[in-house]
Amino acid sequence: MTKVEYKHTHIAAKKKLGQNFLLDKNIPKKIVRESGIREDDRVLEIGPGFGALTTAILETVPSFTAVEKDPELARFIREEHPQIELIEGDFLKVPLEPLAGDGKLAVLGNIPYSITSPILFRLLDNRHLISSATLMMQHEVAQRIAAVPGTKEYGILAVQMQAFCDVKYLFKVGRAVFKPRPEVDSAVIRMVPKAADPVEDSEGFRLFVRRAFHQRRKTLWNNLKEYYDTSAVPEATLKLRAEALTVTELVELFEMVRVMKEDGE
Ligand SMILES: C[S@@+](CC[C@H](N)C(=O)[O-])C[C@H]1O[C@@H](n2cnc3c(N)ncnc32)[C@H](O)[C@@H]1O
Repeated sequence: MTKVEYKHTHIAAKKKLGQNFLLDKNIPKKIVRESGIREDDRVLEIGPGFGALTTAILETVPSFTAVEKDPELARFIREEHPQIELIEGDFLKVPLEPLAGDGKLAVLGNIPYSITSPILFRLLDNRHLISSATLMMQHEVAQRIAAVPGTKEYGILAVQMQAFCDVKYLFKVGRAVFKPRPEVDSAVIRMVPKAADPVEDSEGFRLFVRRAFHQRRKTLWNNLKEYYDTSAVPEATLKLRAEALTVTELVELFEMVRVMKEDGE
């Protein structure tokens, strides 16, 4: 276990909490700049740790909320940055509505690898409460979120996120700037929920996308025929694989099919 010491606190970094602390001072500044946050934004930071990003956010926003699961680090942040509302708890469980109030949250974080997907889907599910999310995560996941059709990275994650948010891959961060040093590189992306959802039935669309990509090598016809009446879809489209269609084309396809079977995948 790697011991990490900072100011008056030293902890043994916990792998299961994804504790890889940022050592560099310029990267947090760059993240804040790229996030586009302004002084009066309602900011929520996920996992402040020893406050690398927190300190940079404070240069723009005088006070904000942060959620930290590790009690030792929560205490550290409370002592170090008393102007912050520190919630000691699990981001996946903290109610977001009271934090957003009558506004929206600008979310920032260098998020733990182990719960990247649950965090992303929680943000997606609460997109009506979010103005933007600027997150550092495993490079490979960032690539999958921002992927374009026809690449091996393009799949369920890209379509789900890009259908509901404008996604921008910002920059890569090498593993050497963290302690303990992770086994993978990181990257920062920014997501801004679209003003309106492209589909009315977002749950139905989510299921449709999972089914369309279920077996990547198979055609749309083969992946979808069991669940949907596709008689309104041009035959040439059904012969393609899901990975060949843009997000907009997948939305259009979803609007064309009719559900035959609700349950069971
Ligand atoms: C990758 S570290 C980043 C720490 C710091 N922001 C930095 O950039 O150096 C992730 C942080 O998230 C915290 N964390 C892990 N799981 C969490 C959860 N479910 N809710 C809130 N914080 C969590 C960890 O304790 C750790 O401080």
